[in-house]
Amino acid sequence: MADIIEVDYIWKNGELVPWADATTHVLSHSLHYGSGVFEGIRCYKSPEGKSNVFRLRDHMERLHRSAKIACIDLPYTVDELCDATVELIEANNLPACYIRPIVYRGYGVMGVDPTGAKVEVVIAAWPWDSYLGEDALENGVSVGVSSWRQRSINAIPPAVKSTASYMNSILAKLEAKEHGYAEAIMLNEAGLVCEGTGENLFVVRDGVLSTPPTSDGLLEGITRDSVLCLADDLEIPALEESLTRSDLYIADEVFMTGSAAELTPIGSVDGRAIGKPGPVTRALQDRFFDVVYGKVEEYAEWLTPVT
Ligand SMILES: CCC[C@H](NCc1c(COP(=O)(O)O)cnc(C)c1O)C(=O)O
Repeated sequence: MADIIEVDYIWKNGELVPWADATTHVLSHSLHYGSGVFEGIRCYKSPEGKSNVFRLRDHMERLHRSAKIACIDLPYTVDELCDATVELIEANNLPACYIRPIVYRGYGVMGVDPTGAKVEVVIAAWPWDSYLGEDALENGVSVGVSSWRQRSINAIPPAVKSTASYMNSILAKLEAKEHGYAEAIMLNEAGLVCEGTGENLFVVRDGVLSTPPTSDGLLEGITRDSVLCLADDLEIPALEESLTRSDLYIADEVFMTGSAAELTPIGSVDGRAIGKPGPVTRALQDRFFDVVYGKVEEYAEWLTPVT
């Protein structure tokens, strides 16, 4: 079932093209070998009608880091990509949307060596509500620990948000679905808790917030970083520390964070009940949405207004 709500334009290599014309050759290098990098970003419309892209610059800076690690020569600056995103949102009249920039190697070579393949740069945006289900933010979701381990940090570097990484996530996601879960949690090769298929992970125990360190092989999430800042604001003690599978089972609260998932509470792990979203999760959710809706002046720098 397609979950994409089509809009008028997509930004491709410097210009706005009609949605249906934003195509690519079937012999694009990235289609065959996963040699692309991408981002996921949200634009929020506040109840008062103000629209802002959340941490747009941070995402485009991470896109540049991913391209550097992947040896892809990204031909647009962070400023140009930010301006293109605002132009795209305004051209489509999308006050609230999910934004997907992708940089990929296109047509030109078919060997594994990508040298000579054209670099394509695309930014798409479309309306996309709750990623893990319509009442996921309110009531939480059930998750299972996957039999698939998150890729080793020496296999695909976790700092690169690459299309290739998501074969791992797809296998874990389909396995979770098969077992009746909304999402999977992946351990790393050492058996420590890493992250979801598209999210970072937090636990709360005795009022202390913990999240695994990036050295455990997870993507350095921008929402994860935001939550750590907000926890500091709210004087919630927070640690970046490795977690074991059983830490999930005995936690008072567990939630996942991501641009798509936002702050999604977890109600159970492998059938062990965690319970309803707790006070720390709720406080951070409330603060997060106050920030993205432009109600917290000290975080204005995280917001890029669109008209
Ligand atoms: C389909 C999901 C793609 C993408 N996932 C983002 C993501 C995150 C959270 O990172 P951030 O907070 O910077 O978004 C963590 N870990 C993984 C593997 C991710 O794919 C997203 O847009 O949330």
